[in-house]
Amino acid sequence: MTTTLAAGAELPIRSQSVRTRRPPTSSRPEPLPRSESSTRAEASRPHRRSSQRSATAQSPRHPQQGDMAAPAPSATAHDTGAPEEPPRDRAVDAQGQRTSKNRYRTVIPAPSGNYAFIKTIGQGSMGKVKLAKKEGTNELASLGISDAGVACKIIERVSADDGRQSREERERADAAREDRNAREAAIVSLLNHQYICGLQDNLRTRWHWYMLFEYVNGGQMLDYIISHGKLKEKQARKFARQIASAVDYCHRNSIVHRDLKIENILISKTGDIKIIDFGLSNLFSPEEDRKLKTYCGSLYFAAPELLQARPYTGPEVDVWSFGVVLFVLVCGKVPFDDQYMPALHQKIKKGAVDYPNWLSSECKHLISRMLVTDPKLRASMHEVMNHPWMLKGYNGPPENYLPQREPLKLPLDEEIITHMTGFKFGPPDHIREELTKKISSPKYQAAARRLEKEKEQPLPTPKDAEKRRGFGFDFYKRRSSITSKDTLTNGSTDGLPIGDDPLNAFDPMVSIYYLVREKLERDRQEAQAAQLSVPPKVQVPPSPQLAQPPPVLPNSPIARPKEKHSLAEIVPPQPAHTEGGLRTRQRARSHSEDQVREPAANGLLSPDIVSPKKGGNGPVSLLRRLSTRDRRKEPADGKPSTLMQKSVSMRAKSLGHARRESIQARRAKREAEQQQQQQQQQQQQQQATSSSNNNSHHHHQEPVREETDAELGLEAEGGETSGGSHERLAPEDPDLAKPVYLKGIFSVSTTSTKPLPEIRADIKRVLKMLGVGYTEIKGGFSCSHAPSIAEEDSHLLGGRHSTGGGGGAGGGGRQEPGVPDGELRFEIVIVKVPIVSLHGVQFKRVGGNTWQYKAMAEQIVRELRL
Ligand SMILES: Nc1ncnc2c1ncn2[C@@H]1O[C@H](COP(=O)(O)OP(=O)(O)OP(=O)(O)O)[C@@H](O)[C@H]1O
Repeated sequence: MTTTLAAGAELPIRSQSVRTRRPPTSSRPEPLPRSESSTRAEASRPHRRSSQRSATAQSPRHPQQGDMAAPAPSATAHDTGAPEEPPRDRAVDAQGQRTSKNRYRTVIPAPSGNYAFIKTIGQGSMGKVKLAKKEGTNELASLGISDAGVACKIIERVSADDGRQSREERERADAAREDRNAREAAIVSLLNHQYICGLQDNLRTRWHWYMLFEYVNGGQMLDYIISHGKLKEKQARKFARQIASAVDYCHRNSIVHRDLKIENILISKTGDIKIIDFGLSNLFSPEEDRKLKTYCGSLYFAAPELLQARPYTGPEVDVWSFGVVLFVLVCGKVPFDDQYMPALHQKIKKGAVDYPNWLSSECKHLISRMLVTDPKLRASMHEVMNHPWMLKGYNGPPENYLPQREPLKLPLDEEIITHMTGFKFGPPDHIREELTKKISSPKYQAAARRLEKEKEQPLPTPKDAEKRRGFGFDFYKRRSSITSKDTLTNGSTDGLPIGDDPLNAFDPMVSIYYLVREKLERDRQEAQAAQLSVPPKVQVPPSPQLAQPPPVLPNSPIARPKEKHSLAEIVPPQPAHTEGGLRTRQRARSHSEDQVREPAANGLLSPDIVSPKKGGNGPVSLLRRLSTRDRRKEPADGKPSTLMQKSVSMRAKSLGHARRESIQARRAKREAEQQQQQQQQQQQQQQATSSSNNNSHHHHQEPVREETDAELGLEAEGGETSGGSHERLAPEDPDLAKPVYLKGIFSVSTTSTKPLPEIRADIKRVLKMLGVGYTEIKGGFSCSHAPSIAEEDSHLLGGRHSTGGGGGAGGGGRQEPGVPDGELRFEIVIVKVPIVSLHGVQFKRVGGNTWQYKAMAEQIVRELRL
């Protein structure tokens, strides 16, 4: 069996957050510079996330100087107002202080219905993420979705008194965390983008935030890289274009993510990316005196200016992190690495990157433009999106899906203004006054007039534009001749300086006004659609980039336009499903429209300068990975489904397993259909039962009591040793012999023609050999591993970076709530590849250090020698 993992010498990558987790000791390297308001006490606090996430660690009434005001508890939160009584486990003392671990609910009464927890699917530094399903509805089943639901992020609002902080410190940290949570909820509830994980509901109780996100069920990008090692550039391009699309959308809405890293990129069932974790995001302003000053994010992905504690506008730090992500995608390792943190700091500040020689010069050039240490000289998102590497095989730059907008006019809409209160912009009167000033300002008016004029001018044809710009335009030469001012000011907008474009990132308050207006419009459409019981109408204006408007699933409550090269087009037909929750979105202003714009003042390459091959091959299906062992035989223009069948069958043949594919294909299809039917039936039955059981017990208006999982006998808080409440099986259970049938994206690290029992036995042997504890679950193994002290001391696991904190799933050496120090939790799932008799092994991290997990998964794969 062949494995596509990168060479062991290059791995593992370790991740590390800028924020501290453990008190610094003399043997530990210096902590990162903090913002002026971050106190030393905070830097040495043991509660990593509460302090790390709170580089703004101040009372919510005193937002950090220079940072955008954090919002008050989000207006979008469904605040139960209850319960004031402490949870049943008496985790709170008489003064209302937490004395032990908080317990959380198992059923969430969200405005759209009750959600019941199914299992733990993730463990961030903020808390657990659980898969939850809506009770009393079979709407998912009716769409043929057997495993969809929501991902519920559970965040504690009150930290426990572990004796390491004074009460004042704890209260301050809690207040700062509250601000961040409220801001995260407010921001993600407004964003509406197909590559950003959307928030569906949001509930705040006395003790917890419960954020119900759309469930992204294709795994983590990290797992994908573990499975495949470095990606082919074509595949990386597809992901990079999607990341660019999402990041550009955020920037144009005055939002900077600030925690872009490989762990925060998930893959949906259709093989598209979804960016998660806006917990560190903030609004940014183009104004010099309103620069951001909070230094946050994961160290490996952090821009040098953050390490130097220099104020920044916002988009430029995302561009750097994106550059690191792109490097990881194409190289399978981080560009800057060192076990000794000060040395790592130096490497980042120096920005010297060793590019492997297999990388194309275009890719190298793009990354080198993103990893420029001087933020003023660093590529803007506009440059990134229009870089030849990004365009290769596509008709234009990535679509950013920004809705069509017009410059704002007075009078302002009062309803919108009242919905903007969650951002601490002040009371509605103040917002109205401020917005009126901004819109009436000569700057805004001039920008609006300029836009109006542009619209009136006849649009140049691509040929005209080409002529005007000179046919022999040298992108690379041009890039290096950009002045610092151009690059800085050109930020993320279409060649217009940030703050000069009335539609994009002109001002945070203006951006939020647009976003709220668009959200209200979506809500109205949904309400109308619900009333009429018809799917909400989606406007899809023609876009040169989309050969055809994407199909709108008749039953799907969501319909977002897709990039032309979506994996969805080439994976085997999947049941209709909803990735994005119950939203609709209006068609965005297309980047493709930019193709016919005037050349930007700075001469940035416009889409029409590059004339990519029409109908060029987009990134191929992940399934094609199976055929990479013999790519030469791939048909150049192979249609996806046949390609998949061919490539898989080639492998089967080469392994001496040539079969009669057609018979097998029919049999596999029949099996899949039967299994799907069974699953649907089962789910409908379950839902019907739970509905009748629960409808009488849980009602939206019922006061929220924080019952515990333990109370309900589901799982011990913090004591899970596996990936949640997976069905555990007796050794003789016949289900052990049943692999999980392949669904959607195929992130198979290894495939094998070995029979399933043999693979299972092999896995058990390797787990035992490596001292990994496991429980057999349906379709695989739920594993846990606590490294020995020697392992931790060896720094192999990033322990030496711990003063740098965590900040992100998998910050080296960081501790996550509910996971004993250093403990890893992950699942190994054996999947069955349809069409031919191959099995694949997939890994999924549930909790613990990301890079430790990566190293472990790679070791297991190596030892398995499938
Ligand atoms: N919508 C989702 N669908 C599926 N899994 C998810 C989803 N959101 C989060 N997860 C899982 O939970 C993990 C933690 O989520 P998230 O990053 O939002 O939490 P966090 O506490 O902010 O983490 P971090 O420490 O990385 O900042 C993710 O790495 C992912 O595995």
